[in-house]
Amino acid sequence: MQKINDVRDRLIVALDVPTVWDAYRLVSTLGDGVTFYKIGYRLAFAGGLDLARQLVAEGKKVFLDLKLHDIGNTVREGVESLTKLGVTFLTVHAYPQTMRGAVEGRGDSALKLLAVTALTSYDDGDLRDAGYGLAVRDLVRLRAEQARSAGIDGIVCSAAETGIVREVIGPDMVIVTPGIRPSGSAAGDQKRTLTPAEAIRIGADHLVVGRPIIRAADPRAAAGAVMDEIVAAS
Ligand SMILES: O=c1ccn([C@@H]2O[C@H](COP(=O)(O)O)[C@@H](O)[C@H]2O)c(=O)[nH]1
Repeated sequence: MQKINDVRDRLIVALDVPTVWDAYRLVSTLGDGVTFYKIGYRLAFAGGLDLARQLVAEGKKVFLDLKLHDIGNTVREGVESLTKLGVTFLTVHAYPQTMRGAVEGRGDSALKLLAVTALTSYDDGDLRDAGYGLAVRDLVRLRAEQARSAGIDGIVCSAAETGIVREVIGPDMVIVTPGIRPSGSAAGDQKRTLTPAEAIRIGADHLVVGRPIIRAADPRAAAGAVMDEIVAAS
């Protein structure tokens, strides 16, 4: 996969806001310093797909975080539709059938598929509660192996697992890490967190940051501080 040309693309700001209007206001506040945005459930279910198209038309990169998971045929058809949006990344859950369906749906389009291994709000106890017999690191490793075999383009995991994931997937697939917390910021529901500098030093390609930027009193300054950390650690 093409390597990152612009260091600004390493930061992906999660547009976890209720309306397209709020999203636009945030994008305009953040300005040219932020080039990559993530659209998740909240916004996707409130006009976010049109916004994705619009942001792409304005030269921004978009990560559509829909975490698709269904029977293979349905995933294939859904992904096929989403290839038309021009977004850069789309997430699916890292289940083998789901990933194979997604890869078929992506075809030879420019869309890059990311497999979500174990949500960063989960620890070993949460996985046990959900019926899994594996610790987080073991599940992440297994799913990274399966993603690679399925032909997926990248992995979503905590930055703390970057080392084991890179070992499994090799140099070409991307590693995208949510659960990033600048020192002093609240973890909220995230359980597997690293700071921006730690994540970059350990080898993460892209860092996803939501609340520490979008809920900051000055989001532009907060994004600038994360970017400074990224640049210094790169
Ligand atoms: O394992 C995952 C997968 C996706 N996310 C998403 O990333 C952002 C993180 O937001 P913060 O406010 O910085 O916690 C959010 O949109 C999640 O849906 C994740 O956190 N973990």
